[in-house]
Amino acid sequence: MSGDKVKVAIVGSTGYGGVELIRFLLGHPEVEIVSVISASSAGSPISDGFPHLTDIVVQPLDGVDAEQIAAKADVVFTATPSGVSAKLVPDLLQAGLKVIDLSGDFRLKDGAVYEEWYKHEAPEDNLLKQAVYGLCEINGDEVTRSSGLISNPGCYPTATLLGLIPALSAGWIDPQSIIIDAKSGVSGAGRGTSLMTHYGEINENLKVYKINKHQHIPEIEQSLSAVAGEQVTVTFTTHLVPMTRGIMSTMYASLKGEYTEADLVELYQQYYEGRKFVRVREAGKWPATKEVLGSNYCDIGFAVDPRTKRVTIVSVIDNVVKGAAGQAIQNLNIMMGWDETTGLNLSPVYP
Ligand SMILES: NC(=O)C1=CN([C@@H]2O[C@H](COP(=O)(O)OP(=O)(O)OC[C@H]3O[C@@H](n4cnc5c(N)ncnc54)[C@H](OP(=O)(O)O)[C@@H]3O)[C@@H](O)[C@H]2O)C=CC1
Ligand SMILES: CC(=O)N[C@@H](CCC(=O)OP(=O)(O)O)C(=O)O
Repeated sequence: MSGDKVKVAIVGSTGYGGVELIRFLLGHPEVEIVSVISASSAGSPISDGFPHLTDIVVQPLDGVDAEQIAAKADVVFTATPSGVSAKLVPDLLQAGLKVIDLSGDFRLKDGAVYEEWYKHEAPEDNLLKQAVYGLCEINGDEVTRSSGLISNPGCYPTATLLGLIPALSAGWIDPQSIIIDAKSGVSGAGRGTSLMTHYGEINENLKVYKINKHQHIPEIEQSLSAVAGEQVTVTFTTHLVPMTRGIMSTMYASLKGEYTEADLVELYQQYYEGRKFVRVREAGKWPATKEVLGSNYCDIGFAVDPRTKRVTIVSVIDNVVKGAAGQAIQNLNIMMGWDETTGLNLSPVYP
């Protein structure tokens, strides 16, 4: 890498993940955005589709060409749909770029499992092996300067895994008892229009979707199994709620001892000590999505029911930030050896 600032490009800059990358990267002191890229609108200013970027991003959108991107940039974020990233990333790596991919294409280590859940042809095995799964607070130490391809975790898995892993790794919960009830705002589905997120369909409505079929199930199970040292299966149900941003993952598991809420708070505070972006609520207090809106925080709270000996863990994130663009920048920071919070120190937007 050369020059003072690291030069970054964004493929998929005209999507929700892409414009959020732009918002944070514009304020990042170590980074210069050298190319914003679109497959469908190359040559136009991004403000044509996103007037909020008028006079802020003035360079026209570039087309998708790996060699041209590599001629300008050191690192490229691919905020592109699953299936698209799988085809694009090999060329970007071949051109000598470091890649941080926001899609689900490189998160699963087993190509057959990917094909079963994503219904696309899997990327080559060597790329799946090479990709580092960048769930920063859990395995950020695997992200290094020599990482070529970082696979940014999914939005639901980020909220869910940050909520479950400390208790699972301490052996406090039964790995086979986990039920996850998750809810997302509509921006999780991207900018494309669909009946699912159409105003008349989602306003004043609550929808359950992809029961037992969600593509994040194998991603969650892959990480939980690695921590538990056994194959873990979960019940995972997703809901769409009439709000723009935010994920709440409410998780239930059987406790393996007489642990109290105060014990859990202490365990989680110790586990996440020094990690700014995970905030543990004191006993009896639970987070709400608005308390992390527009920020890279993940807030976690607990309730223990002594009658059922089950714990309820509530974890909230902003899906577009900690669930996508924010965590992708956190991964860039870790990869470059910068403080992981660089460029991400925005407080949540409230109200
Ligand atoms: N939204 C969210 O909360 C989260 C999203 N993700 C993942 O991040 C990725 C981006 O999501 P999101 O921004 O919401 O999606 P959007 O649908 O909002 O945007 C997708 C972008 O990909 C671009 N694109 C589509 N086809 C191609 C192609 N063939 N070549 C290059 N670019 C293409 C589109 O723009 P154009 O046509 O202009 O090129 C568009 O900018 C997805 O994989 C998604 O699953 C992950 C976690 C959370
Ligand atoms: C609300 C909503 O529709 N959310 C999307 C999140 C998908 C996503 O982010 O996709 P990958 O992580 O698989 O790339 C969904 O549930 O499919």
